[in-house]
Amino acid sequence: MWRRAASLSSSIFSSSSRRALRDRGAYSSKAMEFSSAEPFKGEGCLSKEKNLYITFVLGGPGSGKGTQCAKIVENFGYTHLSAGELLRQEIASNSEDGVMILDMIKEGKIVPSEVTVKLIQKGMESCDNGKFLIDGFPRNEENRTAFEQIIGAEPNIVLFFDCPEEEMIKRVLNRNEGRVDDNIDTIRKRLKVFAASHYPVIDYYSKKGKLYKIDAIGTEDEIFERVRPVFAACEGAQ
Ligand SMILES: Nc1ncnc2c1ncn2[C@@H]1O[C@H](COP(=O)(O)OP(=O)(O)OP(=O)(O)O)[C@@H](O)[C@H]1O
Ligand SMILES: Nc1ccn([C@H]2C[C@H](O)[C@@H](COP(=O)(O)O)O2)c(=O)n1
Ligand SMILES: [Mg+2]
Repeated sequence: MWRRAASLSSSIFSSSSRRALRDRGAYSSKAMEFSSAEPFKGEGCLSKEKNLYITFVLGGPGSGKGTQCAKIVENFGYTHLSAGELLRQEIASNSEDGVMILDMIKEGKIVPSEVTVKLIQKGMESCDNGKFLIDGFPRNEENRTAFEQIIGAEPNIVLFFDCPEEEMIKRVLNRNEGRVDDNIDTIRKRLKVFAASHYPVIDYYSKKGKLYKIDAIGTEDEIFERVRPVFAACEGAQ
């Protein structure tokens, strides 16, 4: 189990980095205050006393989370843990929870938080790199509080890819990866669940000054140029 950060009061961003980001409009005015993001020491990967930097990556289905995470990994060396992908691997491994998870995913519902957080925990513990992108999580307040309770940590920063529904539907229907939930009926259910549950999470991190809202319309490269300064500022400050 990880210890909580002893202190979350000092910013990992220098004031010049903050100014640069603000000037480039990488985040909304509501989310403009920078947060504290001091790394904390873990236990597990923890016994190695490593610093952890946790980024939650939020956005609706098809908003481009996975696509942008791949670019962040490539450019900044983070470890990508997609909650949805961990759940799909659990289905594929025929585990005890596999059938329940498959039923919930087909219905566009959120899997009980304890199941998802335990998978994320396993992913974090099996990794030498302490810089994590946790994609598609937390989907709701229950997810958020379960992570805090089980992992004993908070994210340093939170990215939110803001994308209109019609664009998300178009992208998901064109994705063609054979996912059981990439059909119009399930997409509509996922969008409903997203609309009903994401706002409290976004609002929570916005109030804590941890939220970076990214306009998710444009080419993949254009969007990455909005994401890049957030991570470049982190790197500069480490
Ligand atoms: N900026 C973009 N413009 C057009 N298509 C995009 C863009 N970004 C990603 N895509 C495509 O849209 C589809 C959905 O993207 P991606 O899988 O990254 O979304 P996601 O947010 O991870 O979705 P989910 O929550 O369903 O996993 C993919 O086929 C991807 O190639
Ligand atoms: N925190 C999460 C993340 C994902 N799921 C389930 C429900 C989603 O529709 C599905 C696919 O996730 P995606 O790959 O789109 O991020 O996985 C969940 O229950 N809880
Ligand atoms: Mg994805």
